Amino acid sequence: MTLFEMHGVFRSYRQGGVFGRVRRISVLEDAGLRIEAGECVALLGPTGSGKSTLGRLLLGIERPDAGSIWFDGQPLCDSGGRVAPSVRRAVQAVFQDPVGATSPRFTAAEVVAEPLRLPRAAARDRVAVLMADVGLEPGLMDRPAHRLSGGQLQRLCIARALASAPRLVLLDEAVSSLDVETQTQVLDLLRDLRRRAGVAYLFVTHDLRLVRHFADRCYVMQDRRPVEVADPLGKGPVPPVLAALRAAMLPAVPGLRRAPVT
Ligand SMILES: Nc1ncnc2c1ncn2[C@@H]1O[C@H](COP(=O)(O)OP(=O)(O)OP(=O)(O)O)[C@@H](O)[C@H]1O
Repeated sequence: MTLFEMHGVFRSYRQGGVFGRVRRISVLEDAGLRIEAGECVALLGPTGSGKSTLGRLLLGIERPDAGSIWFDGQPLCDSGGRVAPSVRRAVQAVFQDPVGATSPRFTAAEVVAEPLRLPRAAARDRVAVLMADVGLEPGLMDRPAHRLSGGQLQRLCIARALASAPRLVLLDEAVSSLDVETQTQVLDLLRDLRRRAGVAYLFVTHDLRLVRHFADRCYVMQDRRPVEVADPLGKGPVPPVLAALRAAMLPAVPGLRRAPVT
């Protein structure tokens, strides 16, 4: 079943002004993308290619200039541009910077409880379950969130995203700021949550290596639109942007000139 789809989407931004000439830059042109229920779809592309813009459209934070966006068979936004509260709960996001995404005034438990509309005692029980689900001990509940490690804080952001039982989670460079070991742990955790809860992901990344291990399907941003590629590290012709990303990959083992394409 198709959970999310966009068709013929255009998005541009006004740039310049004050002292410079005002112009519009076109970021997405005739963009289309589809995510099935429970599927993990990767979106690859170099910096500035429009990945986060597409993510904001998926969350309904921004609206397209033209085109249509659908969630669960219904338009994502109503005619007034509003996202229904039930859809808002069903589509969540985890971003690259967990420190920026959490208030320094909140304890770990308060961060996770934020989207829960429950009385305090019930919320605390639910938070304990959500924290356990992402591998955080109950002893961390009352610790100021900013005194957690980077990996713990990102797990906390995942627990908060899962608090409203979402059906689709945007992972916008969600593991990019983590060291390799923590990255693997968090990806394993996300894979496990997907298996248990049937959550779908849009996994936005620069990192080609992670895509093969984590995603079912992959799109790459080429000429202001996502283009689906069968196997981003496979043999055969690939879009030029993907060829450039592959050429820029660091060798897996220092001393090798290129990461082997297997
Ligand atoms: N609110 C905005 N106003 C003006 N320009 C914007 C705005 N948001 C994004 N842009 C521009 O749109 C283009 C695409 O940005 P976007 O953040 O979507 O790319 P990206 O692929 O996510 O990049 P990165 O990987 O660096 O995060 C960039 O040129 C950016 O400067």
